[in-house]
Parts: sequence; structure tokens; C-alpha cells
Amino acid sequence: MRDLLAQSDCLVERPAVEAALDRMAEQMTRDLADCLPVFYCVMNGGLITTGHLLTRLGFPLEVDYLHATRYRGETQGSKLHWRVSPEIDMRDRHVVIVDDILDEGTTLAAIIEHCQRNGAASIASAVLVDKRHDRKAIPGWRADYCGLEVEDRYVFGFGMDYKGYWRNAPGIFAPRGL
Ligand SMILES: O=P(O)(O)OC[C@H]1O[C@H](OP(=O)(O)OP(=O)(O)O)[C@H](O)[C@@H]1O
Ligand SMILES: Nc1nc2[nH]cnc2c(=O)[nH]1
Repeated sequence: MRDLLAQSDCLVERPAVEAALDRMAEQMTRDLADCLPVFYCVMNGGLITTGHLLTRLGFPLEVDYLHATRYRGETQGSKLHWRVSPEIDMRDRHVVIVDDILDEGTTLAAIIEHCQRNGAASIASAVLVDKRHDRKAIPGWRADYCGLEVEDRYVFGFGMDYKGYWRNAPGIFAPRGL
């Protein structure tokens, strides 16, 4: 694990990640500045994207988190497991779900369904990264706010883990040979 960074390709360097976050924040400011939204961070992966985005948003908003996971430290996803449900009531609220990556999209689709069942007035999704492939749970579906696209490799950094480690890596990386 100590050598992982040196044995990985850097797909997106930190300045390009920061520029993508700037663009997402500008779009959010245009759309959401007047609607007192509530942002839900999808733990754990969404932590860093949420933090970086929030510091770029100069309008009133609330923040909460939820914890749903289907990879649990593995590089293949399975059934979605809800660990923590949101605390702030989303009924009649403008909701923004923030996560690190939209891969197959199963996680975000389930969270959005949860928000619909709980009476959100509107639901927007935001991801730092969308992975390019044809295995999406809902073909053609995109997040409302998306920072970057990456190739179809298992990636880590900026919130995304490799077997639980390196969420703190300062860019987006992919281990060689995986
Ligand atoms: O689009 P999908 O194929 O459903 O995958 C995307 C999800 O996978 C990761 O979470 P993970 O289950 O690894 O938990 P984590 O947030 O704790 O890393 C990531 O943070 C997304 O929530
Ligand atoms: N860390 C990480 N989590 C994921 N969840 C779904 N795809 C990925 C990925 O490529 N990297």
C-alpha cells in the first residue's frame, strides 16, 4: 500500500481537479443560490468532493450526510448496504446529493429513489467523476453536475479509496495492471 501511488498512473492532476470543482460550483451557484438547498454528502467517498465544493459556494445551504456503500473496500460492487440514513428531513426541500464517482450508477439511483420516496421537492446529483463505459444501471443517465470523465479503470484519490486507503491522494490515480 505504501508504494501504491508510485505504481499508479495519474489520470487527473490536482490543478485539473480543482478547475473541475470550480466549474461545478459555478453551475450550482447559477441554479441553486436562491432555493435554500440541503446538500447530502454520500459517505465515505463524497467527503472530499463535498468539502471542496462547499467552500466554493457563497449562498445559504444546509449540509447533512448519508452512508450507503456497495463496494466496501473491494474493487467490484455488490448489493447496496445502507449504513446511515439522512437526519435532515428532505420533504419539500431542494436536495443535492454529492458523491465522488458515478460508475455503474447503482448507488446514486438508489439514493435518488430514497429521496423521491421521502418527498424531496427537487433532487440534483453531483459527482466529481463519471466513468466512461457501457455498463450503466440506467443507460445514458448522467449526473446533473459532473466534474470530470475518466477511463474505465478502478480509480482512487480525492475521496476515492483503493482497498480503504489513499482517499487522500491529491489527484485521480489508477493502479497499473488492474
Ligand atoms: O456507481 P456505482 O457503481 O454504484 O459506484 C459508485 C459508488 O461506489 C463508491 O462507494 P463505495 O461503495 O465504494 O463506498 P465508499 O463511499 O465508502 O468508498 C463511490 O463512493 C460511490 O458511492
Ligand atoms: N474508489 C473507487 N470506488 C468506486 N466505486 C465505483 N467505482 C469506483 C472506482 O473506480 N474507485
